This record gives sequence, structure tokens and C-alpha cells, in this order.
Amino acid sequence: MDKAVYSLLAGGLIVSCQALPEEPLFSSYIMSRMAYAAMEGGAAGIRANSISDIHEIKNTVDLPIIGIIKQKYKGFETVITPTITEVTALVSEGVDIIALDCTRRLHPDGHKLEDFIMEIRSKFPDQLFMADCSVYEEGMLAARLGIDFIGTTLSGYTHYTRNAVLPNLELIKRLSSDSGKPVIAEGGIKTPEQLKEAFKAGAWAAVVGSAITRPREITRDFITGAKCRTGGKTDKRERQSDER
Ligand SMILES: CC(=O)N[C@H](C=O)[C@@H](O)[C@H](O)[C@H](O)COP(=O)(O)O
Repeated sequence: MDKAVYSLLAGGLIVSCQALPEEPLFSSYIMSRMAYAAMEGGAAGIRANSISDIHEIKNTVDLPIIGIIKQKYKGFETVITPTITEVTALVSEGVDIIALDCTRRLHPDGHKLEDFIMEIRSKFPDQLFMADCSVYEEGMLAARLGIDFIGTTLSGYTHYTRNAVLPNLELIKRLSSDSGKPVIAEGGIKTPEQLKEAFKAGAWAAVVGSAITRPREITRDFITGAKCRTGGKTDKRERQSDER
């Protein structure tokens, strides 16, 4: 795997271009145009979900990609690249960095996190990995086990971090000073000022998603922030199909 990715991403903004099936922009084509817009705006890299989106994005922009597969398994909370199946699919597609859930929550294949990391490290020794963590201890463990990048992605999203204030600058700061790995600040960065704060806290690079690529959430933030009234919600496409 091309280690030039380190110099391409260091100090840069990585734009997360993701839309799940239940989101209005769910479309690999739209995500590829989001990535193109991000590239034109100066993004250093792209974070993307699913083989289909990643494939389309790779055909559109030539930027390092952090790839994930969000996959739910019944009865388990871990969703981001939770098993060897998703890791293998991402390796086959080819992404610069694979991000995966490195929280202490149980992984669906029954593996403890330590075993899962050891398995992927030995199966794919040249692949770069990013640990999506929610607390300091998870980041430190992932670093010790040889994960290449430590991310704060899941702070606020595990049951034991529900009350975290995002972006979690304290977590970014502690992991940056103690883990010995490049820390990627991710989660809840909404403004350029917060991005600046994340870098000041020691982040090596940072991911911004919703504030750039989720217009539904951006619209809501404007309306809530300004306390203005909301408009009517008629989905014309639904009305048209009803009329047919
Ligand atoms: C928790 C989770 O599933 N996070 C996902 C991780 O890939 C994405 O939905 C986020 O958009 C991404 O982490 C960037 O964060 P934010 O959108 O807050 O800038």
C-alpha cells in the first residue's frame, strides 16, 4: 500500500461523503459528485462508505480514500466495518485506509477486539487501518495493537459516551499526546473554528462529514439555530406515484 498517503493527508481536511439508504442523497453518483466538489474545495482526502460509493468516487477523484462498510448485524451495536468479511471486501476494492470499529463493544463474529485486530493485521500486513474509537483506552489499545491511525469517530456514539460534547477536543488532545500514532479528529466538527481547535489539540488530520455533505442536517441546523419556522414536507415523488 502506498505510504505516500501519509504526506498527502497530514494536516489536511478529509471530507466524509456518506448517505445511507434512509437518507435523501443515497446514491453513489451523488456521493462521487460530493467528493468532486470536496476535491475542488481543497480536501486532502475522502472518507466513504460501501463498495459501490467507493468505486464511483475512485473513478471521479484521485485523492486518498478512507473506506468503510457500514453493516448491521442483528443484536450487535458495532456497525463500521465490523467483521473480517467487510475488511476483505474493502481490501479487494482497494482503499488507502480501512477504518473499523475499535470500541470495546462486542464484534459480531464473537471476536474480542484484540483477536480481530491481530487477525486483520496478519492477513493484510500491508494495508493501512484506522481505529474508530470512542474513549481514550480504546485508542491506546488500538495503537498498541498496531493500528496505523487513531480516530475519535465514535465518541458520542457508544452507550457509554452518549453525553460527550463534540468535537471531543479533550480526547483528541490526550490521544495525540499519548498514542504515538497520527490522530484523525472526527465527529461533530461543524465549523472552521472547531476544525482549527481540533488541529490545535494535536490532530494530525481531520474528517468533516455532515457539515459539508448532509444538506438535510445543515438545513435543520440553520432552522434550529435561527428558530425560524419550518416549511411543509410534501415529497412530490410520493404524490406523483400515488396519482399514477
Ligand atoms: C458515528 C458514525 O457512524 N459516523 C460515520 C462514520 O463514518 C459518519 O456518519 C460521520 O458522518 C462521520 O464520522 C463524520 O462525522 P460528522 O458527520 O459528525 O462530521
